[in-house]
Amino acid sequence: MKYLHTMIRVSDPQATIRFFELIGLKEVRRFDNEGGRFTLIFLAAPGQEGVAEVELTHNWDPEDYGGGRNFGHLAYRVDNIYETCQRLMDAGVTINRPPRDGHMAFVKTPDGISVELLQDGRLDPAKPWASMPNVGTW
Ligand SMILES: C[C@@H](O)C(=O)SC[C@H](NC(=O)CC[C@H](N)C(=O)O)C(=O)NCC(=O)O
Ligand code: NI
Repeated sequence: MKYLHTMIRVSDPQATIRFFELIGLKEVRRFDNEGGRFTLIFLAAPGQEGVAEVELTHNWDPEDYGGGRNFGHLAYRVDNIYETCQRLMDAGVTINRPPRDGHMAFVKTPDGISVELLQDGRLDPAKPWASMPNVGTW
């Protein structure tokens, strides 16, 4: 048995792809289904293609994707959580839980799906991150 992917329904596929690209994922493949009026887009971190993917389902006819409290989050390990959060902030993404502890942060996709970012080990939040002048303002 092998884990393949997690599927999330998205209202704006391009915005969602851009969000995941900011974290480091890339589009792997996509399928249009004319009869079903939907598109499936598979994304993965480099080297994780076919191993741990996220499947974006875009239904061409608008739907309300509210609720879904039973779904928690997707989690990714990143090389530098401060640099990742700064890149997301610079692109206008809200950091819902800033990485004050140098270890964990939470952001949301354009449809509000929660994404956890984890830093391998812990970065010292007191260390001056040259690439993140406003790290201390969170
Ligand atoms: C390709 C494989 O990984 C799939 O997940 S296809 C599953 C299939 N998806 C759809 O029909 C997409 C459109 C549909 N309107 C939807 O929003 O799901 C499917 O069976 N989906 C049902 C489900 O509960 O996932
Ligand atoms: Ni699927």
